Amino acid sequence: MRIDVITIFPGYLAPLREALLGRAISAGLVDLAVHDLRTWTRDVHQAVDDAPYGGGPGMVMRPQVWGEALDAVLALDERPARIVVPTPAGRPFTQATAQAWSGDERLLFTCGRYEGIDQRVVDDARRRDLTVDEVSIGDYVLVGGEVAVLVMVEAVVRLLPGVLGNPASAEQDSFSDGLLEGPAFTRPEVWRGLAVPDVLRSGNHAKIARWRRDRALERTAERRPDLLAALPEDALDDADRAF
Ligand SMILES: COC(=O)c1ccnc(N)c1
Repeated sequence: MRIDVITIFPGYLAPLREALLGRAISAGLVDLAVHDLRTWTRDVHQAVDDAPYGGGPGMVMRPQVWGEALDAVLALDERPARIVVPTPAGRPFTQATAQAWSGDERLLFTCGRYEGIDQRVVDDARRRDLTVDEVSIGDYVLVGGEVAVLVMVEAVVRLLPGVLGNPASAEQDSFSDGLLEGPAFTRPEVWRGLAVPDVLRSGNHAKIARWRRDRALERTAERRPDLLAALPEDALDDADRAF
C-alpha cells in the first residue's frame, strides 16, 4: 500500500515512522510519502488560507494551492488513490472503514487546518471521478487533520497482511465481531490481592470461549448498547441470548 499525506506540518506525521508502522515501512509493506502543502504556493508569503466568503471566524484553505498539490501528488503514482479528507463534518471512521481501506492500493490524506479546505477542491476531484471520502474520527473538533491521519493510518496499516505478528489479534479485535473486547489478564495469578478469573486458568477452551463472549456481551451492553442493537439478527446464538 502507498500512503501519501499532504500537510503544512510534515513533522506531525513523524510518529508514522516509529515502531510497528515503521517496521511495516521498512518491510516494504507500506510506502509512505509526506508532502508539504507550501511546496505548491506561488506567493512570497506561501499563503495557504484566506478569509471565508460570507464572513465568520477563522480562515479557509485556498483551492488553488490544494488543487495543484493534489494533482501533483496523484501524478506521482499510477495506482488509483482513495483521497481521504479528515473533517469533523465527515462520515464516521470505524473499524469497518479501516477494514475496507486495508484492501486499497493507495490512500492520499489531505490535512486541512483552520476552518477546512475550500469545498470546491473536493467537488473538483469528485467530478473527475476520483474517490473522495470525507471522514470524522469522532464527535469533537481538532486543530488540524494530522492527528486524525495518525489514527486512521494506524487502524488501517495494522490490518495489512504481515504487519501484526499474530494475524489472529486483528480478527479478535474489539468491533471485529461487532462487540467490545472483554477484560484481559496476564501473570501473576494474584496481584495486590486480585486474582485472575479461575476459568482462564482452567484449560477448558470451550468454557474460556464462553466466558470471554459473555464478558464481551456484558461490556458492550453496558458501554455501547448501540452496537448491540446494530448487530445482525443471526449474530447472537441461543447461548448469547441466554446471557
Ligand atoms: C481539522 O480536522 C478535525 O478537526 C477533525 C478531523 C477528523 N475527525 C474529527 N473528529 C475532527
